[in-house]
Amino acid sequence: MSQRAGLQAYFTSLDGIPRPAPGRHVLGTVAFGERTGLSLTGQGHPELAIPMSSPGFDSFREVWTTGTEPVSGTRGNLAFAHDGEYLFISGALPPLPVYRKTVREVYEAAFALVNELGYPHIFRMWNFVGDIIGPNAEGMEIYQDFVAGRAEAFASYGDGTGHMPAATGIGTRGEGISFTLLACREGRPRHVENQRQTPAYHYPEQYGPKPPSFARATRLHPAGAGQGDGALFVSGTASILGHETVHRGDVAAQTDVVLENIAELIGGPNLAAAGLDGGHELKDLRLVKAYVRHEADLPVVRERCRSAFGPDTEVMYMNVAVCRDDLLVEIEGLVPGPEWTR
Ligand SMILES: C=C(O[C@@H]1C=C(C(=O)O)C=C[C@H]1O)C(=O)O
Repeated sequence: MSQRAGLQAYFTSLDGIPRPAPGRHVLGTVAFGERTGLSLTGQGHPELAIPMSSPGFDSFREVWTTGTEPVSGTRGNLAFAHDGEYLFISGALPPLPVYRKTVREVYEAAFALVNELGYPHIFRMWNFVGDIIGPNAEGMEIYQDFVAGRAEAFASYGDGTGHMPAATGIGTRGEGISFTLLACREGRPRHVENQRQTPAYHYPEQYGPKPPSFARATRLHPAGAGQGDGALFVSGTASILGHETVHRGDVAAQTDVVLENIAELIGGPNLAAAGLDGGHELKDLRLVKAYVRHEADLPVVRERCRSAFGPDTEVMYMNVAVCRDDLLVEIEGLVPGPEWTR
């Protein structure tokens, strides 16, 4: 089977329309700006717009491309595109007094679409949660409310923790909840945990009625590739050791722990513990997003990211809340696979 030109992504300006390299086709985009919305663009691909940008921080578009012309569509709260190997789905919910039931219904609809279209392997999710640490109408933290509904949807999708993809669950500067997921047909995701952290799906009940449904990372073995190929998607990572927040109130120390956590996660010994070959360093990361809780903390976080990542690592900074009130910074990214060129 010829190696299908794989999935790739890049960051670009919000101005104008995405212009991928020759032979590449836009599968879907996420606009990290001031707008909120979900639609098929004039170019025919789904775009999720989320209010994430603010003065002094970044605004940008994340563009996912493939080597095959995709087919797109909408269904209820969902917009999607697929190319025969990769599927991009985005969904959006309006602000609600309580989210659990509607989150379960919309995520179940997304998982049903994953299976109906024939792309059963979800390998990365992003969950954008407005007012993430604020209270819902019943006084429960909105993140915990969201997590409970998502966990119930995941119960119908997979066989439990073996199917938890890498994910990010992060605040926005607006309201409502939206998400993007990436899934594949023939590729094989391998989910990875971090030996420094309790798997999120095993968090104790002190963090909420249901534990979060995600893995610390997912390596995607593209169809037809050998062992060790494929991108490594790194979940949003915070200053958590075991299941506890460390260095409350100290953004410098929290940033150091975040970077240490990611370095451990993507390193050879931790990947080997998951039965995977290879190993990477922080300088190998690309498409990094850094979420900074307090505006004044940006210089400290930026200085540490510049020191830790390589000159080829693009880092976008956003001033949004993280999923716990005592977390001051969170970082995500990916290590491209060999098929990633642009
Ligand atoms: C920071 C953490 O969780 C955050 C929330 C996630 C989610 O709920 O999908 C995924 C990764 C992070 O963005 C953590 O629990 O370590």
